[in-house]
Amino acid sequence: MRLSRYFLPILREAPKEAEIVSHRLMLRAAMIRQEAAGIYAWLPLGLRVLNKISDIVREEQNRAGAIECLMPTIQLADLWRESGRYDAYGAEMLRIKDRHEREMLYGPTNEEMITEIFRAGVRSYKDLPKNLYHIQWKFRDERRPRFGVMRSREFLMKDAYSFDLDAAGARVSYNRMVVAYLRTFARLGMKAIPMRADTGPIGGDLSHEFIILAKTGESAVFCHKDFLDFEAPPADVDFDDAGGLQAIVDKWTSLYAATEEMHDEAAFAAIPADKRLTARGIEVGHIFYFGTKYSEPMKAVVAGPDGATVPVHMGSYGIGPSRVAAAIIEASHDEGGIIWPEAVAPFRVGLVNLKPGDAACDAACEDLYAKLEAAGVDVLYDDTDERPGSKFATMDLIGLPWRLVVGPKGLVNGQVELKRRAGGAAESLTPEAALNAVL
Ligand SMILES: Nc1ncnc2c1ncn2[C@@H]1O[C@H](COS(=O)(=O)NC(=O)[C@@H](N)CS)[C@@H](O)[C@H]1O
Repeated sequence: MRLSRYFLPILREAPKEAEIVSHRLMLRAAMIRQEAAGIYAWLPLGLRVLNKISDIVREEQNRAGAIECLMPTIQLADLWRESGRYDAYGAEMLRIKDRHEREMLYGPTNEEMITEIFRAGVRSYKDLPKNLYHIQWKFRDERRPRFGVMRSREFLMKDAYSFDLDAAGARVSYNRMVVAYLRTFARLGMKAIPMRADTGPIGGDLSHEFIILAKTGESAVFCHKDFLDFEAPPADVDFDDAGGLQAIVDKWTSLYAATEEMHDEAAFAAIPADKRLTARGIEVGHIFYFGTKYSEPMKAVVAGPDGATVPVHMGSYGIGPSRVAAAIIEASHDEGGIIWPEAVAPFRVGLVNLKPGDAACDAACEDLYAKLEAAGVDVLYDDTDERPGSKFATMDLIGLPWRLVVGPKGLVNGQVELKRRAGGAAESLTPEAALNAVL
């Protein structure tokens, strides 16, 4: 992509209302723009990151056997009356009326709707287990949306829903999602720790939040330090091996880890002092088992092995890709700006022409640009006539993994300059060597 043709309205200063670093940097790097309180437009650079995060979430849901669908954002109020949550959900629900005065709502979550879809499509226990998910925008009329997209009113969520014959089967589905989440956050370059959590308006009696540690996290968290050395399960983990899955979950839930709401000071004190970690955390995922809470009132039943109809046992599993984009920045930035993990960077290479109009620089840049594009490497080519200092500041701000600089002096010696954003000094090398380093 040539920067001269892109849309990247960088801000030199962050608006004063931006209190946390990710909010400041996302605004300044032209990733998002606020359109109303808690409601954001995702500008081109931010959307590339959001899509990369969503693609990784999708790949790991699919690997775990979940099946993607797409439910609407607008739902009928009557559907929520069936579960009894329409009134209970409270002021966070955006209630609307259509032209026929029909009561509708902008979905904050989809337990009722997926249960309705399931009950219309499944009859027998032989069709179980099932896990259906989608990646869809949600609306929650938070009283105090703040911190940019970290706690916004409209936000993107992957929400998956599992259906099993009984609690034992539902536990296996729950464990599949724990393993999928551990893999997902590891691929996103984050260290996420599952912590026993409160179930809140979703309900049920088994729930874990996936928390990443970050200095500006909204909540205080308490956990055993050994978690920091745990490796995520491998890509070839067997999602049909219930015993193996349980062993992984046992390992990841055996050590102490609790959010503020669930913290047990005595249990924490029982951990050796040098192994106690108190930190701030950001909730990037939240999973729940809630049995027949929705299937009972909504009559989502299947014929069991003995022929009797039974309500299915369900769980729901959420990740917030829009919050994850901010959380990654909280965990990975420096004074110059964002430092994207390679897996989610909007572009892999920032190609900087120090002297557009200089024949040698233009030719070298065009050659490098063409070769990188041909190799399938996402390149943002700064071909503008901004001053060099401004070009370097922009590349540091938007946090691309590699910066490749072409200048007249270097070219005289057949050299270009390559610098990895995540630390490391700039090095001079031939264009060929630079290409090989970033491929
Ligand atoms: N206001 C918000 N802004 C940004 N992300 C949010 C917001 N509220 C929730 N999320 C994200 O969505 C995830 C799931 O939200 S949740 O309420 O915990 N769970 C559910 O809604 C369940 N239906 C899971 S499918 C959270 O872990 C968080 O990553």
